[in-house]
Amino acid sequence: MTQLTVSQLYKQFSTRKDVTVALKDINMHIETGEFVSVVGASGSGKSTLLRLIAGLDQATAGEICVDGVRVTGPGSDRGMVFQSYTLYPWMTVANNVGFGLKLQGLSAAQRRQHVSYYLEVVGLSKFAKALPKELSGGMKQRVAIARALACQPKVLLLDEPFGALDVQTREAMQQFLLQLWQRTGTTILMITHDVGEAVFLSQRIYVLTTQPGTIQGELRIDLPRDRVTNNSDGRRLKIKRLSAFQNYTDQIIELLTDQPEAALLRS
Ligand SMILES: Nc1ncnc2c1ncn2[C@@H]1O[C@H](COP(=O)(O)OP(=O)(O)OP(=O)(O)O)[C@@H](O)[C@H]1O
Repeated sequence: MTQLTVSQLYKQFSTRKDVTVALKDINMHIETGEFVSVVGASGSGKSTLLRLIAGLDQATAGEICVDGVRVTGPGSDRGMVFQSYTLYPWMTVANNVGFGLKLQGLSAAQRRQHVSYYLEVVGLSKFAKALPKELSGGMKQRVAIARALACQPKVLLLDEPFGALDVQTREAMQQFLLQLWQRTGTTILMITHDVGEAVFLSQRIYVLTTQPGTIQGELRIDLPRDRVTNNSDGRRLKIKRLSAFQNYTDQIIELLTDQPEAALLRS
């Protein structure tokens, strides 16, 4: 079943001096339970697209629907995680995760139940009473993901969620997100400039061109679900070292080659 549709989306920004067409002719669909990424160079309109889907900004033309209902503003059917940490520094981890639930009007007992479940899902039950400053960057992003999931959104929107993390933590968080998606079955739309990250995590990838951001291509990623496999001599091999993985990243880089930033995208 299609959960999210984006139809003929067009967005321009007008300033006193000029007009920037950030997005043009964007048509997308995401099925229930699917993990889809949007990849593009800097300035291709990735953040703009996600902000429109989140309802944080209005499109100039076109339509976005979640389960057939037109998006007109923010809503609890869409959970959002940003690149930079957006936790409330004065609130404990548990209160951060439960914040949206309070707004939804859940009782204290219901909130406690949801919070403890989602802290367990992200592996941070022991840190319920900690303050964000006591956590590492990766842990903070896990709290942000738990907070978004706790409201049980239909679609989880991730805006470069690991962009601020060092390489090792980023890899660990990719593994974590993959397992979380497999466990919860949440529909996920992620934007990233990291082609390898998109191939590793996604079932399908949309590639955006730069200025205006248009869809240059769409690629279905058919790699083993557990993202590890056996090579010919029987050793377990991380999916990122498979030739099929490399072929997918090469195809995406090729779709991006007309753009000057393309060389920077290979990771
Ligand atoms: N509020 C705004 N006012 C004017 N122009 C904007 C605004 N927001 C975005 N733009 C322009 O729209 C285009 C797309 O920007 P956007 O931030 O969506 O790209 P992006 O792909 O997310 O880039 P990055 O990867 O660098 O974050 C850029 O040319 C940008 O300058």
